[in-house]
Amino acid sequence: MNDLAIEVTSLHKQFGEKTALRGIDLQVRRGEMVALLGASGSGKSTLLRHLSGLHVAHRGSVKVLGRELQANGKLSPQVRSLRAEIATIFQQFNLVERLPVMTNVMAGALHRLPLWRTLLRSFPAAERERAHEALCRVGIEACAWQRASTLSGGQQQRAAISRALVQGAKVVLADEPIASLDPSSSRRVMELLAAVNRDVGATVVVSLHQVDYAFAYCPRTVALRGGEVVFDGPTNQLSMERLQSLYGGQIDELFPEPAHARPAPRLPELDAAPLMQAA
Ligand SMILES: Nc1ncnc2c1ncn2[C@@H]1O[C@H](COP(=O)(O)OP(=O)(O)OP(=O)(O)O)[C@@H](O)[C@H]1O
Repeated sequence: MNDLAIEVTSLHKQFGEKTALRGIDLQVRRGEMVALLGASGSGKSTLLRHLSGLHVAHRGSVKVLGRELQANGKLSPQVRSLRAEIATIFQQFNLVERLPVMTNVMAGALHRLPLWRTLLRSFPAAERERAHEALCRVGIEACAWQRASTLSGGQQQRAAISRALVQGAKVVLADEPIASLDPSSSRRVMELLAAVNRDVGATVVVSLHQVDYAFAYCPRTVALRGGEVVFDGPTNQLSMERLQSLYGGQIDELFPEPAHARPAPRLPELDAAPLMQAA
């Protein structure tokens, strides 16, 4: 079996005159948890969107779990089946707001259900149980039958993580999932992503503005600037001097919180209870 969860080769993306990605090469092994770091406009979201096939590059290729997702400007015919293995968590708009949290979470199971069940939103008991377990695991089971729009930002992100658990995703791509959260909700969401990585073995790539959270939760960091990879290595090799040289005048963006609100730069003690295993 191919050891790589993600393989990006010479990826180049242009938006009109603007070059968003300049020949990105990146390999992520199965089971890694990687921070994608960079100041605003560095290309983090654009890269993540290519990894799930939401954007198509002008040149280069993306393989996920050893299978081609896109190459030379075309999505592969396998993209639908591959997307069943990939969960994407965005900063906002993760959920269908008018539907109950439970229905949103069970949507993670749609790829393994027949069409009639999808259309009628008729979920088998085993899937309901799985969704309930996932909601318990992220600690929002009490909100299961509330409309998604009534959840706080942090709860919405936790619901999105439970949907990824129900999906049984092998790759989780999180695009600035903590950008609009307070420090305590941010830590909770990052701990849950770390637990999904540790307990389920899912490969997690999470884009962040804040370097503190990369130190606390991600053993490896890939840093972007101007659509190029400018650092790729162990997060603990990112010294302040190195960050200064990578980000220059944009360094303040990487430390948006006062020092006392930052998480300690170490890997966290995680909950002992295991998460459900990927399907
Ligand atoms: N749909 C689009 N149309 C035109 N330009 C775009 C589009 N999406 C991204 N860009 C440009 O591509 C560059 C990279 O943007 P991207 O959103 O990937 O950066 P980012 O690192 O995720 O930034 P942020 O942290 O602010 O979300 C930026 O210059 C942005 O303006």
